[in-house]
Amino acid sequence: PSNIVRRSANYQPPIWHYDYIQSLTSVYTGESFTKRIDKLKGEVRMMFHKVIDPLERLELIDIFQRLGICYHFDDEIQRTLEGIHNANHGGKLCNKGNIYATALEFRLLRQHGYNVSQEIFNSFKNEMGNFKACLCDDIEGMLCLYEASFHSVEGESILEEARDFATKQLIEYVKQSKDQNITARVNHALELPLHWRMLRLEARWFIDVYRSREDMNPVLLDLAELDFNMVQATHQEDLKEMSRWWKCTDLGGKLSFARDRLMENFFWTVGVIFQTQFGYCRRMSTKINVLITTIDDVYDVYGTLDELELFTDAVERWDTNAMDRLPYYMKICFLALHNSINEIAFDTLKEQGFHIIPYLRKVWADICRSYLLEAKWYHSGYTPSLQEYIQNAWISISAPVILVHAYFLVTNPITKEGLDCLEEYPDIIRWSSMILRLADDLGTSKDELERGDVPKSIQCYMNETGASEEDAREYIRSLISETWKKMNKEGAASSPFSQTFIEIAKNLARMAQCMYQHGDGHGIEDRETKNRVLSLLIHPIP
Ligand SMILES: CC1(C)[C@@H]2CC[C@@]1(C)[C@@H](OP(=O)([O-])OP(=O)([O-])[O-])C2
Ligand SMILES: [Mg+2]
Ligand SMILES: [Mg+2]
Ligand SMILES: [Mg+2]
Ligand SMILES: [Mg+2]
Ligand SMILES: [Mg+2]
Repeated sequence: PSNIVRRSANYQPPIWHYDYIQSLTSVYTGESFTKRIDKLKGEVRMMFHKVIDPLERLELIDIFQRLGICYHFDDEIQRTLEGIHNANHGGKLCNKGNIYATALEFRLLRQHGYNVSQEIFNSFKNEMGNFKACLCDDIEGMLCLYEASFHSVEGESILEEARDFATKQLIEYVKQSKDQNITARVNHALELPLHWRMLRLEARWFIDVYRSREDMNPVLLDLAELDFNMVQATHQEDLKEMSRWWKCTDLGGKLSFARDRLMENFFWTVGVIFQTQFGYCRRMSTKINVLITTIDDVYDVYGTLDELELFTDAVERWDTNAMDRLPYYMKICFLALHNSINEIAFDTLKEQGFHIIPYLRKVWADICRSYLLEAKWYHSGYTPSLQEYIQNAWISISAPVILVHAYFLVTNPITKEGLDCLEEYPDIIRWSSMILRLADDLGTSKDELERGDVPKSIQCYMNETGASEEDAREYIRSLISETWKKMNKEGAASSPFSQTFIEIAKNLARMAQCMYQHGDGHGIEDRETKNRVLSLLIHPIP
């Protein structure tokens, strides 16, 4: 019927054109570079073993991590931290009285799953229970204390105080702006703590910082630069392959009301899992992301309620016979979804003998039902309470879809135990999803509401409490911080999921905070996200 009024989001066409993407090449491929990087890894490994002092070792581990090359030295790092942890068990602290060393040790041990007590910071407090004022003269120590405090779990008040104390000192330091290198590092930390940062972006940034340090080790710098460029070369091949697939579907053309963001949807996968051996996961996750982006716009922008009911029913039935009643644009969308997901299920059935379609169709039915509820709220002008909104929106933000697929894309062997844990969404997925949702609302809700969309967390909170928009945004940011404490508790130790999968869930949250750091980094392509894509995927380090 022609009297249907359809909204438009007025999305701009993609700035990354197909021919440009296909033209990308990198010299950093082939046997010669593999030989070169193996030699450099050997030299760095020997250098690491020559370092005896525990603090120096910790500092080197921290540098490996920030340079993005720690994954080459997992064994050395694990053994070193195990040794330090056991030494501490004897009760003696190897860094008594030194806030920098204590905070560094605390952060690295917590990060690697050791449950170090926050009490070790008590020795830095005065008789009134406050952190000693003299500590603020040690700016490296303040930076370290700040970064360490983001590894807290719920109820750790000493770490809360540490974060507030260190933040205050860091802000004070910037005001006096003494040393511009340190000021740059302090501002970087205040912008986003290390624990919340997207790994590849942090590596790219820190390689430049490390290069200008007077204690820079040229072998280590060479390894970091070469590794970055070789990883980039692999990512470019993944990107080009998915760009060919996306063009072949012509979904960008057929569903022109939806976001056409192949590059950004690939970029998300680089934030989620960058190591070269997980190319299949990046490629399939790109398909998942573009399908989510498109279907999200079917529900948010284009579909009428009647049509959305039909589409939701078709996904729930997961049956091509349900396509007959769908309008053409939904037929195309449904069949692209059905084909892509069944193909992933075929790969798993062939490789591992597990029939996973029941798991995959469930998460797609869940998200479409959550989309439909939001559409009904929008069309009826209903504003839910924040609680009611979030109950549905941690599903509609798509993290459960992304993460359940990622589980199958990186887990070999898949275990019965792991599958059982996927029956109900595990907490690690819930916390990652909460952060993605809250960060997304902070970044996208302004434009969404202008074009017409369901009220988002900020608006629900304002409606419920009468708070101003700024106070509501502050509250949503505090929820992100609180959710990270829950996520920090989800160590790999007590979990049926691999460390790889736990990191994927954390990286999705990190990617969300990165993407929405300066507004809608997904929808608006030509600002920070463009520069980030250029530095991570296009330009090698010279
Ligand atoms: C990858 C994503 C996080 C997922 C699909 C595109 C996104 C950037 C976001 O899109 P958005 O329209 O903001 O989601 P929602 O607010 O409509 O749920 C939801
Ligand atoms: Mg389009
Ligand atoms: Mg949307
Ligand atoms: Mg939506
Ligand atoms: Mg949004
Ligand atoms: Mg160089």
